[in-house]
Amino acid sequence: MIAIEGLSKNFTTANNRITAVDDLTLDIREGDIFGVIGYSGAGKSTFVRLLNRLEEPSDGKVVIDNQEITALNADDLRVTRQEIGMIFQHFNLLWSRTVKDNIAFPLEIAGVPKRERESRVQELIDLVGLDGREQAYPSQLSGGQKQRVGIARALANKPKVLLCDEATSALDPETTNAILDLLVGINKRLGLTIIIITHEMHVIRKICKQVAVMEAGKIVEQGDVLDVFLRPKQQVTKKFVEQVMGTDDEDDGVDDLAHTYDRGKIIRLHFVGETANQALISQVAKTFNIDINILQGKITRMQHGAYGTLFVQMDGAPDEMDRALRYITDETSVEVEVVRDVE
Ligand SMILES: Nc1ncnc2c1ncn2[C@@H]1O[C@H](COP(=O)(O)OP(=O)(O)OP(=O)(O)O)[C@@H](O)[C@H]1O
Repeated sequence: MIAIEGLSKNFTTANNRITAVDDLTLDIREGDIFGVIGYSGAGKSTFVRLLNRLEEPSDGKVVIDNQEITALNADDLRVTRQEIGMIFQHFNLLWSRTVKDNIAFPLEIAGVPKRERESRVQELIDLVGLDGREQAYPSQLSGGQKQRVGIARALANKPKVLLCDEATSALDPETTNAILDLLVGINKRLGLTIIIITHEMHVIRKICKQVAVMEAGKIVEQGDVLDVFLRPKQQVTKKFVEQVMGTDDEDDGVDDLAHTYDRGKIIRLHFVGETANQALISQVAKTFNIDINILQGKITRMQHGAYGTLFVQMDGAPDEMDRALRYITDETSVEVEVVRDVE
């Protein structure tokens, strides 16, 4: 759906030359919610603005839905931009226009007749949950409501792609979650491809399927969100995973707990995906003649399943414990690691 090849952007200032985006190559599938995460200055905003040519690339190619964006002349670009919606951290609304007129604005530019415009605006107001606020001005809205207007406006011309540049960074956690839920709903309902730029791993965890990690203009790690959470390779990725999961140092407490047991095995269970942790523990304890004590755990829910680690102490006859471990390894998606074996 989106093919990015060798994309670069250099900025030249009075005494400096900065490569904000450095030779990026990336494919994004149709209908995905794709996250790009990085710290401030990594080049995320520049990258996303290159996709609709709000920034002109220094080099490289962007193809969206078989159309080479980077090859379009100004007139064609104006038309094609209607297929690429965008929302911003600070909403970028027109302050002198009402909610309704903000949403109608891109339709006016596209030359949509008045009657059609009005019914489309009403549809969009319903879609983003702004019923009753049509005549309000942006200054009379909460942050979450302003972003809802931003989303409705971005969707006005029925784009194929929605670009979100730190769209929830100015919002409190509760409003962030509501806006992220709205984006997931829109993705499901309209099949829209969404690209999200953020510095918050929580955002990636909650709604993305795929993630790319950016550092110094490059993508340093990329993959399925669950895989990246489970096996972060780069230091920068580990730091982002820690935002959600805490640090490994926090696992040290397990040693103290484990030492209170002088028998059995201490086991680390990695949950990746579908398996519901509670159900698995009780099922294993019922099926096999063993005891399981939960020592410590961190499980987080993601868009596509649960992810996390649970430390347990298992006790029973050695061959029964082996059978239970083999069952977990062979029959579930949970990964098993024996941390300590007290014979
Ligand atoms: N118009 C510009 N002129 C000169 N340098 C720029 C320009 N825009 C961005 N840069 C530089 O490019 C680099 C990447 O900036 P960019 O805004 O893309 O990063 P970011 O990851 O989005 O960070 P932030 O979230 O802080 O905006 C930075 O070093 C920035 O100073």
